[in-house]
Amino acid sequence: MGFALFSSPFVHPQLQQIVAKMTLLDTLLFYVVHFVDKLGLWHRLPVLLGLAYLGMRRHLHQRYNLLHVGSMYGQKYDHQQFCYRTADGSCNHPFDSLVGSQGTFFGRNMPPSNSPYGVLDPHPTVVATKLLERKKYIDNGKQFNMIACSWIQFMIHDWIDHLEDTKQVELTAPEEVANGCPLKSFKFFGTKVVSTDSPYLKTGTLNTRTPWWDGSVIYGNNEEGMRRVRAFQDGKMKIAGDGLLEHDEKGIPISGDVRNCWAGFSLLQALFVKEHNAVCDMLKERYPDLDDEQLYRHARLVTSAVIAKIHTIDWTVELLKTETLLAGMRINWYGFLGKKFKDTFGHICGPILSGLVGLKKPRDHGIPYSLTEEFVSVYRMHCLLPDTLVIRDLNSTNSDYSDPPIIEEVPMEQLVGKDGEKRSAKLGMEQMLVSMGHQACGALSLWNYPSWMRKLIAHDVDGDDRPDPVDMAAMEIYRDRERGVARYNEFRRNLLMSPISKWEDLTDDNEVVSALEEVYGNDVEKLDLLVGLHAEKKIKGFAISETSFFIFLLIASRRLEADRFFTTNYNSKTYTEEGLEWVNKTETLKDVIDRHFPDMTKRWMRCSSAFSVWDSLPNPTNYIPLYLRPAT
Ligand code: HEM
Repeated sequence: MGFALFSSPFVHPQLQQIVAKMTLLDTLLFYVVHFVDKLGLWHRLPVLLGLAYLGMRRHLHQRYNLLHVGSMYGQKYDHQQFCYRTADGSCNHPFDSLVGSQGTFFGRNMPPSNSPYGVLDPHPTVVATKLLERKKYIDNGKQFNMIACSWIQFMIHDWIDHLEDTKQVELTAPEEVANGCPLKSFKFFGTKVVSTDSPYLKTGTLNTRTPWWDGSVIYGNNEEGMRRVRAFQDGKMKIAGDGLLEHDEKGIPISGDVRNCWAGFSLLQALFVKEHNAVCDMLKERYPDLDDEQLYRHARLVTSAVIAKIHTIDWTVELLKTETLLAGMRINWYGFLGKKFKDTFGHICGPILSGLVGLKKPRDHGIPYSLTEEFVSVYRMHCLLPDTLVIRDLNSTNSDYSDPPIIEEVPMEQLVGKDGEKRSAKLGMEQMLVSMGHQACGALSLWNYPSWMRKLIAHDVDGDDRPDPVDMAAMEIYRDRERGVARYNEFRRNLLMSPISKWEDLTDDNEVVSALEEVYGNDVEKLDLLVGLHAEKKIKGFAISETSFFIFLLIASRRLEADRFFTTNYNSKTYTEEGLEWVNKTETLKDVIDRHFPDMTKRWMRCSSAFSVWDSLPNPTNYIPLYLRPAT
């Protein structure tokens, strides 16, 4: 039912169409949110008001930005029998065994684009050359380091990857940019489009990874993958003598996901295999009767929860460094009443007061869980990758913990795939971690897309090199268009945000405005999503755009609240008493590093989080209670 009463020139016509479908309460909430947006105010509000705004926005997105793709065909199953994370992600949804399993459809946050522009308009290589390719490396300052960059790839490889078609697409650079393109022409597999059997969205694309937060990046996405990585003794997983991953006869790492790996990414895989094995040791000591299978299952649950928790209250807090988001992310895990209250009384007060983790039942807001096409698009963050990795000398006698001497800079191309594995084996885990900790990663802005990725040898699913290189920057533009992801302005309207009407609404930078005009003329509707996200003025403290953030706001909560193992089964019966305690006492990545390298952070890290540049100052003590603070 619509409330035409509220339609007004104050709201863009496409937004009015969405509002027309809202209930009265949601219409009112929308107008509050929209009014605050018009004033550009929410991130400047004191913490409590900022949280109220985000709560209203998240509610609206849960109602109007979740679209199911495909039908549900799974079976009912016995929850008691499947009290563990299965190899392929099946048997997690309360009554459909297949939801969230490997090979299911990507969902959507909005309908496929109704844009009139073709997939080559403007040509992806023109966009890549004139707007994306790095001119001079721009870094993220002290906020985010190379561990943070590797971490998000580690998460992406837990959650999403599109199934490819067998048919190839060829992109040939038009003459106007051909000389500036490392590849004048290149081929790649199109995205596989599959019929959905649903009258609403007739086709969709498939996720080859399990979308749950189940650690599949180390455990694999199916039975075969899981068997490859397990040692089948005391629940443990395979790990080499030097603490890094084992490799097969071709030199490809043995891990849950090995596609497009690089040294920093496989380092995190190895660190969390160590974590898994340490959980197994602890469980075996406390519960000597558990067999290999039981130890493995409990340790997987615990390690996946540790990863999810670090992402929620450590990585994201550094990515969105404001007091409001610090409070918001902690509320997602512990609830408004905080850790002490939850530790003492348990989860007794519902999602807001006691957090999403430990809810009595999973919540999917009527739409079965999946990750979405739009979520993939906002995570296109290859600009985080630098040109070289700066290696530090940990043995130098005059080394100062705040700035260990640099011994070499290794080009990133040499750290990808098998070559990268050899390189990191020579350096070792400790030197890699400390070096990555001390290096800022790239900023998500225009003209910062790594040039070396414009002639990248990508990998097959099994980690083997493909024969021919691809231009990743151009391919990413093509991918969003090919998958029907809305362009920037349509995307914003669908997310209940105000669209831009001129380039100056997007950026204050005149050079950017001229470049946008050169590529898109005056047509702001044509602007590609990836370009818009990178050009957008950032909120103070945010390493990503506000537009991306609103997708995160919805999906970050959904990954926790829709999962049986973070809700109904987040209990000592499923995790064991000691397993839950392990998750509870681990708050940050620093805690995990300290467990496996007791002296490392003491000696080399000054800052508060392992995701900020390690020589930066720790967060200052703030005596004002968190909820009473101003926004930043
Ligand atoms: C050296 C490191 C990396 C390499 C070599 C690499 C390479 C690739 C390649 C070849 C693809 C497939 C492109 C396609 O066929 O469409 C891809 C997809 C993607 N990458 Fe990376 N990547 C790296 C790091 C990262 C990082 C740091 C992020 C940060 C979030 C990231 C996010 C993504 C996303 C979101 C996709 C799309 C997945 C999909 O289409 O389902 N990658 N990457």
